[in-house]
Amino acid sequence: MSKQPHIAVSPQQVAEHVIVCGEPDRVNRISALLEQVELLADNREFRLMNGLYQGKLITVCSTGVGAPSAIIALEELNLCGAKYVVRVGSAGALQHDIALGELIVAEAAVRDEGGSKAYVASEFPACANRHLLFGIEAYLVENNYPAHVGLVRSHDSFYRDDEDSICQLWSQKGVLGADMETSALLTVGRLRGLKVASILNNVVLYQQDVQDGVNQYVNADNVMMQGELVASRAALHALWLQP
Ligand SMILES: O=P(O)(O)O[C@H]1O[C@H](CO)[C@@H](O)[C@H]1O
Ligand SMILES: O=c1cc[nH]c(=O)[nH]1
Repeated sequence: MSKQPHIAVSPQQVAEHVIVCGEPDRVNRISALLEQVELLADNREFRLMNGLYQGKLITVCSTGVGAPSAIIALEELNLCGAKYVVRVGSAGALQHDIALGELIVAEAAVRDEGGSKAYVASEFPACANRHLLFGIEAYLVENNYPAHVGLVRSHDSFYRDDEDSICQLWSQKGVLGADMETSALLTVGRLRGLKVASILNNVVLYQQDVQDGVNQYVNADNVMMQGELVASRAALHALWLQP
């Protein structure tokens, strides 16, 4: 099979074990934890690198912002032979007790984005793979990093006029945080037979201005960079445990 049109790699280049993230530069930071790193492609929002983690080949791929481009990446990674996919993302908290740089592990996600609904009605659940979840939690417990484990919500815009009331609603239902890709990856991944999980680094306090939060993260605020590093290590460990 020839090169995929968006991720710009061919099947022989992609590992069965994959980390995805929104931001292309995060691919470089995650790949810094790998050995023998190779840049595979850098096309649109999709940057892909390969490297070894304790001897296991890992592909790291950025997916851009939002469900549509994340789904394109996931579909093309699947066509290239990916089997296990962990998202290392960022999120905004929906609970007051989640500090900046603390991690949210998604057991399941509210499907408030349009991408996955193009595949299947929203009654279909968006659940993480339990083996990957086990691996993520095992790493965090062993290394003494407390995390918030539960529900997240994925959405298509945080600039809506009714954003505050939407966040309040899901917060009251116990949802921990919001991102834009987790539910699409869990849903489409499940439909395609992929094993998928998502671990999110909190970059916006609940009821903080989203622009301020994301800007601080972009400006490499230490606490949030530490959260990203721990999330990356937990994802690598979970992938490494899989066959
Ligand atoms: O940091 P990433 O992985 O891109 O995740 C979050 O950040 C972006 C919004 O700022 C969205 O993609 C959202 O899901
Ligand atoms: O509040 C936030 C921050 C990052 N990403 C989101 O989707 N929401």
